[in-house]
Amino acid sequence: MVEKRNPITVEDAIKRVMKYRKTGEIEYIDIKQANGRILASDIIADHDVPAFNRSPYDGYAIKSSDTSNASTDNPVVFRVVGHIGAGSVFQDTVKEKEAVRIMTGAAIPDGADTVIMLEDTETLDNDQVAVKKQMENLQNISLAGEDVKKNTVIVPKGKIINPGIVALLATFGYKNVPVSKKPVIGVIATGSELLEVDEELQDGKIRNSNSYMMIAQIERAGAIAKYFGQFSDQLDTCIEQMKSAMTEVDFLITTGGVSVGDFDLLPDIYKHFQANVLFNKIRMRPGSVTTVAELDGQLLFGLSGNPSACYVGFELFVKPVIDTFVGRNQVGMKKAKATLSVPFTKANPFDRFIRGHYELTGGKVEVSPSGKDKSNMVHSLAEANCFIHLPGGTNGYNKGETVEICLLENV
Ligand SMILES: Nc1nc2c(c(=O)[nH]1)N[C@H]1C(S)=C(S)[C@@H](COP(=O)(O)OP(=O)(O)OC[C@H]3O[C@@H](n4cnc5c(N)ncnc54)[C@H](O)[C@@H]3O)O[C@H]1N2
Ligand code: MOO
Ligand SMILES: [Mg+2]
Repeated sequence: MVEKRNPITVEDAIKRVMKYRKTGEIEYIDIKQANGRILASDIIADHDVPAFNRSPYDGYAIKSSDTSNASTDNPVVFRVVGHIGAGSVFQDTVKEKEAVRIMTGAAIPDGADTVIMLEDTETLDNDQVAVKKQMENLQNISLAGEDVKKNTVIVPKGKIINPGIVALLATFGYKNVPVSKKPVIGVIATGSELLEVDEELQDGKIRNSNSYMMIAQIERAGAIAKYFGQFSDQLDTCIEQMKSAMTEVDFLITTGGVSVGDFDLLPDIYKHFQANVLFNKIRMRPGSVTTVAELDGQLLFGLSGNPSACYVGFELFVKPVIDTFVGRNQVGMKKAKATLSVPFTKANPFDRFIRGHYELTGGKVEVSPSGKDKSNMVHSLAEANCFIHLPGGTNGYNKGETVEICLLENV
């Protein structure tokens, strides 16, 4: 007799999985490899930026008080006592009616409190310069700390490192950047019908697309995929292969073989391992037969063989575990609201996660299905950038209704 399964809600399923979440360790990587990784420690400013008062212009550093009567009709003449470019420091102190020719980025010499732009001066003979404009104290000075104040947290841990954060890391001398280690996630495809990607089609067989899809999902989520290949539907062989795979990874995903078919071996494999099956039926479509088990604290994800169900199962249940492992601030898919551009009038007792495509049109977020919605179909995945989440237990949804979408590409 076919076993009766007890469906649980999606929220409950996620909670059960998250009970076995793990947190990864910190590793230090070269700054050139840091883009896209998750920052593992707060970055605290150990100095002001800029670290010294500096000139934002090419001009002359002078005392503003010397210009109090300056005008076009009454130019004030200064003696040029120095000449510095960015990186050089004027070793003396600027005195009354003295000017230091200074370039953008150079430190303001002691005694000076303003920089007059070259365009507002006239160079005279004998190292003299005429100023025809009044200047104020601190005018045209980039003050120390005006960008970043010493001791502030400039980037909190958990942020995804982007090029702007890389600039900050470099500013503060992080040649090696503390990031969270990526988990290693094993991928195994099951099913005797599967051909490898480079094999010719044969009667009754299909190419294994789920493994490559999941490797891409794993990488998009910021983890490392380890592919163990395709396993046949031979129980003994599968058990041995899974046992060995588990020792090499943080989490293991299998695809296929979780339903009630004669060759669906995962339930028997979990039984053989005496694994703790957290659930084997969820009140959702697609992926209702998604199964997750735990063995000695290690999560074994039994995703469905149907491509779209496998895809959805990964984003709902594996991604939050990766997010937690790498210490990302956003755990699980980011949610947003969107206007449905097509109706879904069929009532469904289960939550639906429809592959969708959202677009920003005229300041509004509009979402429509990205293709046909059956769980055994693969085409609609290509254009999907979100799931349209339709909670179950309603009479359907009308065009124009506001719905929740779960974003796929915003990791
Ligand atoms: N009597 C019942 N039959 C089914 C039920 C059920 O509750 N009672 N559930 C259906 C649902 S829902 C789903 S989803 C599937 C789940 O199937 P399995 O996880 O057991 O997966 P398989 O039987 O191995 O394969 C299903 C389907 O997917 C194709 N497949 C498998 N692996 C891959 C791969 N790596 N790449 C591409 N496609 C793959 C496979 O050829 C099958 O067509 O069960 C329903 N049945
Ligand atoms: O779980 Mo299945 O994907 O609903 O068809
Ligand atoms: Mg099956």
